[in-house]
Amino acid sequence: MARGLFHLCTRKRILSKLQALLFINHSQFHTFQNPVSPISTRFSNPLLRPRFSQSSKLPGERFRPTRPFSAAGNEGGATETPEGEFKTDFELGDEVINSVHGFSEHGVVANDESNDCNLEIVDSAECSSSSNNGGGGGGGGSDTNNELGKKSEEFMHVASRDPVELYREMCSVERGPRLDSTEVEVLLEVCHWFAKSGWASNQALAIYIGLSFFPTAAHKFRNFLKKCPADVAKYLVYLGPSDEAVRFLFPIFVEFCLENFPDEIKRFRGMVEAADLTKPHTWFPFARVMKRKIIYHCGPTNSGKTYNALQRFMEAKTGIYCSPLRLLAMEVFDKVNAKGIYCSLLTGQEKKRVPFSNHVACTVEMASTQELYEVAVIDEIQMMADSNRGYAWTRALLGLTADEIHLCGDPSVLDIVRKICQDMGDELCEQHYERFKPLVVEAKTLLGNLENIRSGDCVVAFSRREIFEVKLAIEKQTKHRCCVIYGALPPETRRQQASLFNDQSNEYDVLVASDAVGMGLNLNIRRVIFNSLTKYNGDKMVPVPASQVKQIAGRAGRRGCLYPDGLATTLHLDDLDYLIECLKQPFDDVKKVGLFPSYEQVELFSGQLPDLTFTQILEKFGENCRLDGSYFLCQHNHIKKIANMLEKVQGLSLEDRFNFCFAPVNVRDPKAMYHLLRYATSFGQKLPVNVAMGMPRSSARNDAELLDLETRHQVLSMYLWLSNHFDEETFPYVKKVEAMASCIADLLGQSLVKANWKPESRIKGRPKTEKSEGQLETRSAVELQTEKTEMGYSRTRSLLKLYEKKRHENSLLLDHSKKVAG
Ligand SMILES: Nc1ncnc2c1ncn2[C@@H]1O[C@H](COP(=O)(O)OP(=O)(O)OP(=O)(O)O)[C@@H](O)[C@H]1O
Repeated sequence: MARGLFHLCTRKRILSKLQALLFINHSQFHTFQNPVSPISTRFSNPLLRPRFSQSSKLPGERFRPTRPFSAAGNEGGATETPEGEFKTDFELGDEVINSVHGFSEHGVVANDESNDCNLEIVDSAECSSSSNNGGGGGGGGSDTNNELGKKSEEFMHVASRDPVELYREMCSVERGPRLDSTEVEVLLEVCHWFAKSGWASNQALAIYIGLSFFPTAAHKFRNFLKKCPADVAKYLVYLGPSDEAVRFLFPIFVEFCLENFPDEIKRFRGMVEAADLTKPHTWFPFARVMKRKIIYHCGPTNSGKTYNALQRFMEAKTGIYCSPLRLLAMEVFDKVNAKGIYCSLLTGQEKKRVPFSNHVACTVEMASTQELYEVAVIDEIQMMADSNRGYAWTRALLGLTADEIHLCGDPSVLDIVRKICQDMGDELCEQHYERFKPLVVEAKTLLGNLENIRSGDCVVAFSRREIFEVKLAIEKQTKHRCCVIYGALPPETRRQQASLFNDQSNEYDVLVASDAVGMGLNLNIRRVIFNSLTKYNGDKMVPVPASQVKQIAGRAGRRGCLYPDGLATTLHLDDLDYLIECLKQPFDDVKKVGLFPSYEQVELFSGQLPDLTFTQILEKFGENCRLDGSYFLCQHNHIKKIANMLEKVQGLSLEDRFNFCFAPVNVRDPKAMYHLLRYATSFGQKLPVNVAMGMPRSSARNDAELLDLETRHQVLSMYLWLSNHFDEETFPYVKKVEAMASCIADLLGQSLVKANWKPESRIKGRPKTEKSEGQLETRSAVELQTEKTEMGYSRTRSLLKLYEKKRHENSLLLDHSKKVAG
């Protein structure tokens, strides 16, 4: 036996072959998006459990040779695999279960046309001795351990055989083994077990047998096994449907697949390699050959991070400022030019080239990784972790070709930036900041009474509807007039509202805003008041994340503005504890940042799947892409929705489709989607793309008209974006569209100044939708969870009650009487 083990361990040929096939490649599969749980020796089938659990205690078991695949070191035995995880071994589902049906329960090979009948039924009496052990892994209750030990030794010669030789031998066998009905039944179960094994399907990835092809391969392998030599069959019966059996069969399965499925393997290999998003730092060779210095300006809001980074930007001979918003890019563009430094503006919608400029303020998606700069600034670097747009920050960090790169943001991504800098071989300097003045929580709140609003207050609400209700209520109850800022407004209108609010000489001294206020605008806010602290996430009402609460509250009291001491509070007392909790919470420690493939990567991938539509390609890419542990694939549902809509449009190349899918459109707004479809159709027909949209004559007189203006502006903005991403000749009306967009932005501004109407639903008869920084609001869902307040408008409540309960349970005693430093 010892000789046998020694023999096994020294079979370098097998080991090296398997290593080459499996382990080297296998390491690449660890981070598949939907990893299959490792093999486990737990049995989920309660009928099998008692029968085979004994076998795992056999004295002979410890002598069973371990196949090179088995341990992979990390298998760790079943005991470490939680029951819940194990279920994923069965993810292959019915397809597998149905596919394994060739062996008959009665020992007769089922009528499977694809296979010869190679199994024979023998008289069960003839085999009674073997059937006693059969299917039980030697379990049969009356066996002694000694007998079982002997049995396992009896099979050593099979267990320790070279799988390659064994496979060859199996190929040459003409007749299947003689088995009795019980043995056939057990063998069937073994095949079934193999086909269901998550471990085997996961390991098979290493030889480029995809998860979707594995059941077919396992099915064919099952048929192949019918011709296995008698001793192999007996050994499998002895092992029963167990992980040992899977590990024994797997190397034979590898040989079988390599010989029988070369085309499938080649195709899947090509697909996997094309969807390889591991090591993204290697995508930017120009940046890699530079010795870049990364400076992380790390701190909370209003601590001077951007100010210091911009100082370096302006001092440099050439520079690029990458902004999270068009609005902020415009602010920097204005500020820098005002200081006499020529700076251009580049966003998806506008290109303002200032003659002789060596500086550019752009949105982060537009940042060039080809141009050389002395200084680059990437603002709000924590947005790398954003589930939708994170890839743009990651790309900028990895790919900008600048000697010095200044990152401004909170500490949440500091650790991961350290790791990425190490991977990139760049030097990282950290500069830590504190808020100029601490943010103070006003503990008495507004006690639900909007009459307590003061000049310089900013009321934050998380839906368009709430914003207008609050505005209406404030203007009705008090002498204050309100400006409004929310995501669906064009940047020009938001800036106009911000200056109206900042200007002390008018009566507009209160701001009502959505989370859009959290970034980019310099505002004279004395106190931030949260109207509520829950928001709709597209599915249900959820508490506003602490990081967002911090960011928004931090807008109060900025250095150099009228109110340097910032205050934050809530409208209602019952929200206060949550606010304090959020402000006290340390910043998250982000573990992964976003990635998305470039067009070239998608194109390469699509080459492997020539018959698929673009939507299917995107889906397949998502399923098969590989990422390493520091990255996630950004959400792309909105991209898929557009791809789906454009599926039938003729005349679009893959690249056209890819570009159209990134157009800024609210996918829930049918009007906007209709225009996108129209633009794409004209483009596909090589016709000049027409705006085909009339201009409203006056500002809005009610909310429906205001919504209409917002949509029109979004459609025009989409036209401008497309004109910048496609051939300008196909979008010949840019000048006209710019003029229309600017006119609508003005009309929106005028409308907001006099807006004193109740908000309406965006889509009649359907849930109300509203675009607020990427989030969409559904009226019905909100209304389900709102209640009328004494002020006559609705606010979300139910979750807050939950929080009250939670707080009570946690005995979180907070002193409401004193102000708490945030
Ligand atoms: N050294 C300074 N001298 C004069 N003003 C400064 C200085 N540092 C910062 N400020 C001003 O303080 C305000 C906040 O600074 P800054 O925008 O740089 O903060 P931040 O930490 O980047 O905050 P946020 O993340 O909210 O943008 C700005 O109006 C800025 O002009």
